[in-house]
Amino acid sequence: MGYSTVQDLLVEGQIITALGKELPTSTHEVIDLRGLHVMPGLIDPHVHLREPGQTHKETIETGTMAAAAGGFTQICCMPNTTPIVDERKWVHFIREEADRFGYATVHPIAAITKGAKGQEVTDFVALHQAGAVAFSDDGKGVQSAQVMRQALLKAKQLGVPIVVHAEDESLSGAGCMNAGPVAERLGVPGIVSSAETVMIARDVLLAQETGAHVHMCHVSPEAAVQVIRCAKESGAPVTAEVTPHHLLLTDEQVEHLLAQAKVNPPLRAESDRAACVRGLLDGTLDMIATDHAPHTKEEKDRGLLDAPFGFVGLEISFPLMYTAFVKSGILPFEKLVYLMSTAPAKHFHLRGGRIQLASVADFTVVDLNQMRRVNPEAFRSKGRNTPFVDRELWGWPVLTIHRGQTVFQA
Ligand SMILES: NC(=O)N[C@@H](CC(=O)O)C(=O)O
Ligand SMILES: [Zn+2]
Ligand SMILES: [Zn+2]
Repeated sequence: MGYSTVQDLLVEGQIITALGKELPTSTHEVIDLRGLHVMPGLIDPHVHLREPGQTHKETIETGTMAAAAGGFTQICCMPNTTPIVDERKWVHFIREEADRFGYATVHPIAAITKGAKGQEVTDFVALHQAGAVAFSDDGKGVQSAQVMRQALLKAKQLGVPIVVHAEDESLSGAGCMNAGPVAERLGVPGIVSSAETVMIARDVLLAQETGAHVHMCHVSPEAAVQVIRCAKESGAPVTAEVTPHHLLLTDEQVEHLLAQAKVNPPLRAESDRAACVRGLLDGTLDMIATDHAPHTKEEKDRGLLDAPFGFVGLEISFPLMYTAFVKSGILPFEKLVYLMSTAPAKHFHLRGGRIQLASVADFTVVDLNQMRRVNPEAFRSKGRNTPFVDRELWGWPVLTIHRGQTVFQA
């Protein structure tokens, strides 16, 4: 894929103006990156920045600082804020606020339905004009197939994806973790895999019928991976993302960590985790998303039944993926860069995802030989909620350049 070469890179203003061996250095500031790896700025298609309205959990400032520290130069943010991003003024607000701080480019995803209530489709044209790159009611599934179909027809006209949080509420009910032996031992209500898979199957059918691009969020059960694999074989316009936590953890974690391992969709069985890994390796799952979902300590301390779902992920996602899949020899480094930068750019129609001449100077430098343990106290994010505390990881970002400016340096 052409990333793995040793060369120099000349940045002037916001732009990469030369690439090659031994470029003249006399008139420019030189950063020596020998022994380190330069990648195109990482892109996260699924982040919760919590603004407007939930600034106790995260702000656009802290969320984009966390992005920069994790090597992300572009992120897409979800509209399940207070209020919901269902009017153009909020799309403008998010973009302007992100540009004011300048740590990363933020692409808002606007709500599919007004107030994310699942009933009345928002003004897609106005929201798209304001800068929304996709539409989602993430946090909730769109329960009505008719409403989803209407949304797909509108998205198709604009050429943007509908980003699906697949959850049938009649099946997920009051579940707080995966349905299975662990939930039974703990005596808590479980969430069956079909709560996710029936919605994925429904939306594959609607994508086939309407021709609209459907992107499946945070895929977790084996059956869902199989449905997406079949959909792709039949040529359906479907893409999918998977999170590091669904690739690396199972519901066994909930036994020890309780609400600290509570996420939606839930951590599932080992067979599901293994199926997600196979799906990633064979291209059924197109990209990695963090689903960075910050909550306060007080909220996460409410216990397994009452705590909110979600983990932070921006600051550890690359080292988690690098350590588990590249260092162990399962994935080539270039493939991981593809999954965390090139693929999200391609499917969400964003610039970037490649280091090339005349492109915006967005790139990330990682030290593949540096080992550090996950320490949430050092996060830029306001959220500390991660089940990966103390894990030994390699491949930490050491320098992030966004639009030609240093936005993070270790
Ligand atoms: N993933 C989560 O567990 N939580 C997300 C919502 C979501 O992504 O569905 C949140 O907004 O907290
Ligand atoms: Zn979701
Ligand atoms: Zn989410």
